[in-house]
Amino acid sequence: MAELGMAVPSSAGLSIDRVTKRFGEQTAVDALSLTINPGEFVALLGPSGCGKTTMLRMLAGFETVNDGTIQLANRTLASADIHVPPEQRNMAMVFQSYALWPHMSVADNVGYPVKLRGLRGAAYHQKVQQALALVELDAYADRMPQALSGGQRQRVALARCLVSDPSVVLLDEPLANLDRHLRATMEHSFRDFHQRTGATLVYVTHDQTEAMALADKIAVMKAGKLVQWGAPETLYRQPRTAWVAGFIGQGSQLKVAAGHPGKRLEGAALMRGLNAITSERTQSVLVRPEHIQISTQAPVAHQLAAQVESVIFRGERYELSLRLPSGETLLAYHHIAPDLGSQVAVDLQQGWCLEPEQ
Ligand SMILES: Nc1ncnc2c1ncn2[C@@H]1O[C@H](COP(=O)(O)OP(=O)(O)OP(=O)(O)O)[C@@H](O)[C@H]1O
Repeated sequence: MAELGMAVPSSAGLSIDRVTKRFGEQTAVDALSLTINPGEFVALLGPSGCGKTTMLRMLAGFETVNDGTIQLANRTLASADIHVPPEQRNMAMVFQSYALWPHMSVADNVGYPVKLRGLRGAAYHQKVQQALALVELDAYADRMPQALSGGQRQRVALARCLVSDPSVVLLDEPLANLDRHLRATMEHSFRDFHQRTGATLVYVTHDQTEAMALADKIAVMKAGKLVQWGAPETLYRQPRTAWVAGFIGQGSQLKVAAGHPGKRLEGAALMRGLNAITSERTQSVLVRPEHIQISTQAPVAHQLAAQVESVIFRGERYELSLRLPSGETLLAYHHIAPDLGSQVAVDLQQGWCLEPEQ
């Protein structure tokens, strides 16, 4: 950023304190609290209808708040009595649809927000050129939006939001309209964009792999409520409930007679706990596929026997669905494809004990 001579946006932290939004009888966002540090890349993640977009729109100022407060670097932007309008929040929003003006060139699209503020001449052109350089589109300044790919259009939208040096950039499912290959490329662009600008980014998505790949921290939402808030690794390794475990990454949930919620269960205790009688197996444990070892030999004393129910080729490995003696299914990876219906020996190396759902 500095070598491009553009002012580093003074990224600011956001404090969301028990924010609630109701639409008639329905509570779209329910007493949600989050503290977002300056320069952090945060994803709001959850299934359709959980309130992510509503939360983002309240941050932007497109929706009012019924209860709670939103603060940007100690300035109150929204509460039950205060509503700072969007244009006074020093935030920029990037939409799923890019929202570029079709009759304006790339450079004119990017420069529009600063032209509105009265910037003209050399200073204007320099600002536009720098914003385009940040998203590596300097060579496309004179093109019309129709002559760009979806990924390039999204980068124009990013440059346009950057040009006004926002403290916070809000992104609403910005990759939803792109194909899988382009999404992967754009994930790199977003990470790069974040590193170069140091802006605070709040990114809405329902795609957990996208959130995991991009964000420093993820807020997992369900029915308007925050269910877990943490780094991607923490959510993956230590999901709080069965619902979060099912939403983030792959894995199997088994009932065991061992362990305590919020604690790791080591292999030996996990295997003993699985062998207990059904009525004693009350603790739900998440077992990730990378913590399962499969052998096509006959099981020895401490191992479980499982039947191979399905085998899917995933390129670098096979994904197996195994049926355990308890009737539960187990997702495992293996480097060769065992025969369907054959028996394999299973070793579980560790599990994570989940809290009961509230
Ligand atoms: N303007 C509105 N009027 C009435 N209800 C609304 C309004 N906006 C959102 N809602 C409702 O609030 C809930 C949350 O919607 P929101 O768009 O925030 O969810 P989302 O998590 O972003 O979903 P998606 O991923 O499908 O966009 C939904 O049940 C939705 O129908």
